[in-house]
Amino acid sequence: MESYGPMANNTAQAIANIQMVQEAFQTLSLLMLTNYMFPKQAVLKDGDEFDFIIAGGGTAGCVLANRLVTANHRVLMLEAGDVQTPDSVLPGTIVYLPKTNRFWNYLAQPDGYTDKCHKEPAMFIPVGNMLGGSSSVNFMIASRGIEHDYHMWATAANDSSWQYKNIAKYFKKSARYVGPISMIPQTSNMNQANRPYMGEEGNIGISQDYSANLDDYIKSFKEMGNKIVKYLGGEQAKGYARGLLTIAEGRRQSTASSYLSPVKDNSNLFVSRRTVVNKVVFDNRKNAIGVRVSIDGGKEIFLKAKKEVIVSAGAIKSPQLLMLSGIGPRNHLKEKNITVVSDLPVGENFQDQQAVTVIHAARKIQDPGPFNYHLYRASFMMGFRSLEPCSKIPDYATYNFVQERLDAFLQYCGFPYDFQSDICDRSYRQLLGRQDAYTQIINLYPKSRGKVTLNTTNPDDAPLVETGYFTEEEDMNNMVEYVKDYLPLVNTTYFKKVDGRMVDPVGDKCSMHEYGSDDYWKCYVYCMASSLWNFGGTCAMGSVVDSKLKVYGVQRLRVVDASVMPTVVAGGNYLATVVIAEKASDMINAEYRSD
Ligand SMILES: Cc1cc2nc3c(=O)[nH]c(=O)nc-3n(C[C@H](O)[C@H](O)[C@H](O)COP(=O)(O)OP(=O)(O)OC[C@H]3O[C@@H](n4cnc5c(N)ncnc54)[C@H](O)[C@@H]3O)c2cc1C
Repeated sequence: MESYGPMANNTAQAIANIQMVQEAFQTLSLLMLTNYMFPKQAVLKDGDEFDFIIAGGGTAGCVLANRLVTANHRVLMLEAGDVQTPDSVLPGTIVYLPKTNRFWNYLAQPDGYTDKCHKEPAMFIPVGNMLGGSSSVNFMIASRGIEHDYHMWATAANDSSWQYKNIAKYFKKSARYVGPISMIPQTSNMNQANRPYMGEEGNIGISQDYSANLDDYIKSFKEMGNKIVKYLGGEQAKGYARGLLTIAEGRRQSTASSYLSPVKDNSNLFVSRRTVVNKVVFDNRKNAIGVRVSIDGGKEIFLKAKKEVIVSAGAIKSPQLLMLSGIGPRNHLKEKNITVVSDLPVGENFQDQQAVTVIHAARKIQDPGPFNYHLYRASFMMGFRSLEPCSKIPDYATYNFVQERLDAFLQYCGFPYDFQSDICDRSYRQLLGRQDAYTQIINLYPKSRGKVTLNTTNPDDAPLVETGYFTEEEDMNNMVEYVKDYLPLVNTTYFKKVDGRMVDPVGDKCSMHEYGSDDYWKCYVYCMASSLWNFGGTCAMGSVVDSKLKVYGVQRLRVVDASVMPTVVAGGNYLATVVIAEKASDMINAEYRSD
């Protein structure tokens, strides 16, 4: 069985099929099937007062809401989007979510190279727009970063409480291992004794991919000199492991379902959806005393926070909200006629990790079986590797997916990754009749930085995002070395057994360079690089907030989300953002006793 849904054998058809399914899901969402999982809509009026106001009901916001409400504070959480939709709950539907109202669908500023092989002139910047935020739409790869990442945070924040050894307890508290991902044909090597280090009771269920078709594939990486490990992350900084996914019982584990749902009936929790926070309001002593919000795109009201305002609008929208409130670089705010409350480098230090796609065509290992929306769409494993074998810190990661269904390949290639149709169609033709081993090679520690600035002073207008990708030449040179380091994979026993061959997606886009030369790979990297959507750094600890996440130069205002990461972490920001919110909740609950 080669396809699910209507057949597609080119990118245009695959995208048309996606749009058809999106329309069906859009209609389904009118039935409000998931509303029962979440708190009922709060009725707000001008001047209402709460202990804490959380601006943004995303990944971090839902964790904070749970922990502060459980400590008996009166909490209001304001979210621009609506409830988590049914299509976002099912792991198999991720490909249908982008470019719908489930996302803030931003385009970065043109960078001079994205238009070479992508449809848009600039990088697609998607961010979740519903309860759970990006945790409701992300790719569900469960990674916690490595010790080194938290050492860098502790150094930037000048506070050892951010060292990995001091925050590992929050990973345990937030995640629970549920075993092998259910409903897939599993390997004989499946071994429960290999369970990764996680708690038993944490809110977010995490499963591991034991697909049989990874059994031999993973051995290729051993042949390449890597250690095969049970899991990656924390003190386990290098090697290859079967993928961990934030999926349990066939459902996505967003913070909306795992943190917000359990407290939905608490009488001290108030949640207002379809509510945009326009501005944080300060008194004349620079205390944050509340927020101005627009409810349902209409009336603006003022809501008071007795204790604190917490901004959790994510790495793109938190800096926008702070700047609209007078917190940001003085010159930029003056340009926009905004009164400066605190002159801080808000929006600078924007980070993401670039991922370069490499595709191999291999003989099929197993029949994929019927498509199931409760499943992830590919078998998945990942690795952290350094060019210098003795180095304790990896240079690059690979996400390795195996897809037997070429329909799925066309959909991913042409839709979320946004590659031009000729790239996807050319690859598809080389993959026909075979399985697709799709790899993303990820520069874990890029030096390039971008920035988020205001376009206008209207909170509804998108901010400007300059990704800065490859502005540091070293990042391009390193990426070329990482790709070259990965290529000998085709010489491994497994790849020979399955007649694995590298697909040429770029064709004559790079044919002016000698195949295999550094210039050729540089051209390839520019063509096949995408965003990993792992945004962070725009309200970083040590420059915008202190180590308790309090904004410098004002009182009673914190930022709690991925924007406070001084540097983004290896493998994905989701669980690290949850840990930031868990630690922030502990700090807040220790500071304020509930009445
Ligand atoms: C498509 C995609 C795939 C990803 N895949 C992975 C992955 O597989 N593994 C991984 O570890 N990480 C992944 N990430 C990254 C990770 O999910 C995010 O970094 C993390 O969830 C961000 O959490 P946050 O709390 O900072 O922001 P978000 O979760 O984005 O929350 C911000 C919330 O604030 C709301 N908001 C914004 N502005 C306002 C306003 N003015 N008023 C009211 N509400 C507002 C938004 O609607 C949103 O709900 C992915 C991200 C994306 C976008």
